[in-house]
Order: sequence, then C-alpha cells, then structure tokens
Amino acid sequence: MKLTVDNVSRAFGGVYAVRDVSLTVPSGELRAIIGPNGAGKSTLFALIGGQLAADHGTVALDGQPVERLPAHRRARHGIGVVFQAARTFPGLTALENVMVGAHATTRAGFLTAALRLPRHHREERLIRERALTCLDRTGLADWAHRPAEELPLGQQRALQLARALCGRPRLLLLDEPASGLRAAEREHLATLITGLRAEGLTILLVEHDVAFVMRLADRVTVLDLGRVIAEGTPAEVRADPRVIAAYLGPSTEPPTPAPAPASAPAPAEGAGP
Ligand SMILES: Nc1ncnc2c1ncn2[C@@H]1O[C@H](COP(=O)(O)OP(=O)(O)OP(=O)(O)O)[C@@H](O)[C@H]1O
Repeated sequence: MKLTVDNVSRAFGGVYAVRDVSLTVPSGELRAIIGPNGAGKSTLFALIGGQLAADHGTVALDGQPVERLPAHRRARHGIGVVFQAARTFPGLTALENVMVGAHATTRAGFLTAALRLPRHHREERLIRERALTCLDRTGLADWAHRPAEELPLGQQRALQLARALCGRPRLLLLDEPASGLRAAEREHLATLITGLRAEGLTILLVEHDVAFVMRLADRVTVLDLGRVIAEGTPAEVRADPRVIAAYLGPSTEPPTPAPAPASAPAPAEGAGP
C-alpha cells in the first residue's frame, strides 16, 4: 500500500513537533525514519496511524485521504502500528492479546459477537488460527497460553508485532521495535522484517540502532526538529553532511572497506593499543 504524507504539521503548546513533513512511500518499500531524540519521529507515526490529528496536511493510503479518520478506521484501511512502549492487555493470554489485533478487521461486528451468533464463532475460530500463526512467526508459539504480563520484555515487544500482523496490515508502522532486545532477538526481528517486506508489505521503521536500520531499509528519511532534512538510500543518507552534523556524527558509521582520502583527518577514537 502506498503512503503519501503531504505537508503535515502538528504543534504542542505552540512548538512544532512535526512541521510541513511530506513523504511518499511506494507500495512494498521499507522506509526507515531516523533522527535525534525529539526530532518528531513518534509524532509523525501517530499522525499517520491516527492516534494524533494533524493541525494541517494530508495523509493518503493508495491515494485515499485518511487524515480525518480516527485510528481504528485507519486500521481498517490496513495500517498496523507497533508502539514504542510495550502495551499488553494484562489478564489475557498472549494468544488472546494477539486475537484482539484481528478484531479491527473482522466482518462480525460487536452485536454479532455480543449475541454469540454462529457467524461470530466461525470468525473467532479463524482469528484464533491466524493469531497462532502470527505467534509462531514472531517466535512466541510456546508462550501462547501464558498470561501476557509474564512475558519478558523482548517477548512483549514481539507480541505487539504479532498483534499488529494479526490485523493483516498493508502498511506497518514499527516504532523502535529493536530497542531492549538481545542480539539473538534482534536478528530474529531483522529476519522477520525482511520476510514481511519480501511479501510486499509497506513498512515504516523508526529505530535508533542505525546499523540495524541501514541494513534493512530501502530508503531512509531523516527528521530533525520536526522537519525532513534528508532522504535517500542508506548510503546517500550516511554520506549526507547535514545528517552527519545533526544525527550520525562522523564516527557512528559501521566499519566499511571504503578507502580513506589521504588528507582526511583520522578520528583519534580507538587509536590506542
Ligand atoms: N503529547 C505531547 N505533548 C507535548 N509535547 C509533545 C507531545 N508529544 C511529543 N511532544 C514533543 O514533540 C517533540 C517531538 O517528539 P517525538 O516523541 O515525536 O520525537 P521522537 O523523534 O520520536 O523522539 P525519541 O527518539 O526520543 O522517541 C518533542 O519535543 C516532544 O517533547
């Protein structure tokens, strides 16, 4: 699903968190959004997902404007969101938590469910199967029947992703999905994201782990102080002087075999034995 954000702004108390941001993400692209703390990344996600309303500007999915719709209506249009903070529904099992994610997209309405009509039972069975598949994909099959609040942090984050996937999104917003994960969990997540992208899902990824982002993203948009300061392929963005000044700094780049120009001043860091 193609995402078009056009001139979107949102201020809090007179201060812009996001200002005149435009971006187009073609269907099937994995776009990373990076930038320093407070750059407006999470706010931009909320403006796309509908958790926040924009002061002005438009958001369109496959050309259809959605900026006036609340979050649950945007979810029906195919937006899935994984928030930065792990939010599970305590008292429900992991499986039940994931099943909640599918209800946004089911045909059976509240009344059907409340009256427990046969159609409701059919849908519940299908949702349960779908939820189990999503748990399996996110490495949580063994946790399905455990209370969600008993899951360790890494698994709670995976649970959020499973829940979003269970809603069958066509645009997935991932806000710092790798934070707090251990190396093996990170690798599993990277493989999963790559797989989802290969299936044609459009993905927006906010992540502070630059190495993680750069190896996954097709293109990268860089925000600073609420504005887009650069956009391009990972290599273009890494080499952009404005991005280096605002965010990356000269030495965060993972080691690459690029030849250093003879006149380049070598950073002193790590020069010792
Ligand atoms: N609900 C809110 N009320 C007031 N100010 C807010 C609110 N949400 C965000 N802001 C402000 O908007 C700016 C952008 O915040 P945002 O969380 O979008 O940045 P971010 O790039 O996601 O930061 P981080 O990387 O730290 O998560 C910040 O100055 C923040 O303090």
